[in-house]
Amino acid sequence: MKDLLVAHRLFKSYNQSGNSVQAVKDVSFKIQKGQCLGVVGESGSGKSTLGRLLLALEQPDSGEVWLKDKEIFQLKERELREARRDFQVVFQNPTASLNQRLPVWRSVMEPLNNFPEVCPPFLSDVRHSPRDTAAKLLEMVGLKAAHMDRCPHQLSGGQRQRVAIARGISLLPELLVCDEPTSSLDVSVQAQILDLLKRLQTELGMSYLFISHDIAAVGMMSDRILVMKEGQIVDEFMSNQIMSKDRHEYTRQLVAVVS
Ligand SMILES: Nc1ncnc2c1ncn2[C@@H]1O[C@H](COP(=O)(O)OP(=O)(O)OP(=O)(O)O)[C@@H](O)[C@H]1O
Repeated sequence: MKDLLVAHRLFKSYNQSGNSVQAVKDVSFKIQKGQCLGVVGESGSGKSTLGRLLLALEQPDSGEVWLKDKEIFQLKERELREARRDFQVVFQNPTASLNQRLPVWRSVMEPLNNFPEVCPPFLSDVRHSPRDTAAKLLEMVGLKAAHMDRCPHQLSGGQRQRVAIARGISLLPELLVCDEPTSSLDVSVQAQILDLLKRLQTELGMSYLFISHDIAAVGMMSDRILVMKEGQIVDEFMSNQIMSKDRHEYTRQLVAVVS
């Protein structure tokens, strides 16, 4: 299979009150086209930092990220803006990531408004009309046209996350980074959102980087799994090998918590 993304020897540290904290230490991996790569680890293990590096929201201290044939940290601002079409994100907290004062259809349209020339095949019959486009995207994530004109506070947490997902898929990105997409939701809603993300990935052929502290969720979503601890990858395996006796002690601890 073809590599969509290659991360090579990423390092990232932060200064915390004069002390250097190494959030990501020598991390390398590949994501193949159409694959879901899961990243699991406890709080503070460096998962979100890794996600932000892949999205070029932060610069690494050293290392490279190749998306298709481009090294994203070498891109000029205009080239990076262009490349952003290929990588989108769904964050943990849809309340923070959606503009509270905008009706949701306007939030859903933001990425497409930034890329007026983009028209994914599933929007070809509606792209001429912003409202029809938003309605179609909302329908794809299980919301109704009646939700369009509501503001985020008039929706449930699960519905808000569906809006964030509609926005995330709107450009048909090659890679969707999902950073703890269900952690802010009620347990009863979490499975529905995971099912939705999995269905969209299969239907639209996107690759995912799926970040979670919940190894059960990562196991359900991912083809391949990286386990992070203190900024490093300590284990890496195909998801059907999650129970194998070859698993790292730390992976076993994560599994034991949920089983
Ligand atoms: N902007 C920042 N400034 C200073 N330190 C940071 C910053 N972002 C992350 N860190 C530190 O880097 C380390 C890794 O944090 P990160 O958020 O990547 O971990 P995580 O595994 O995603 O945890 P969580 O699931 O709690 O978000 C932590 O020690 C954290 O305190």
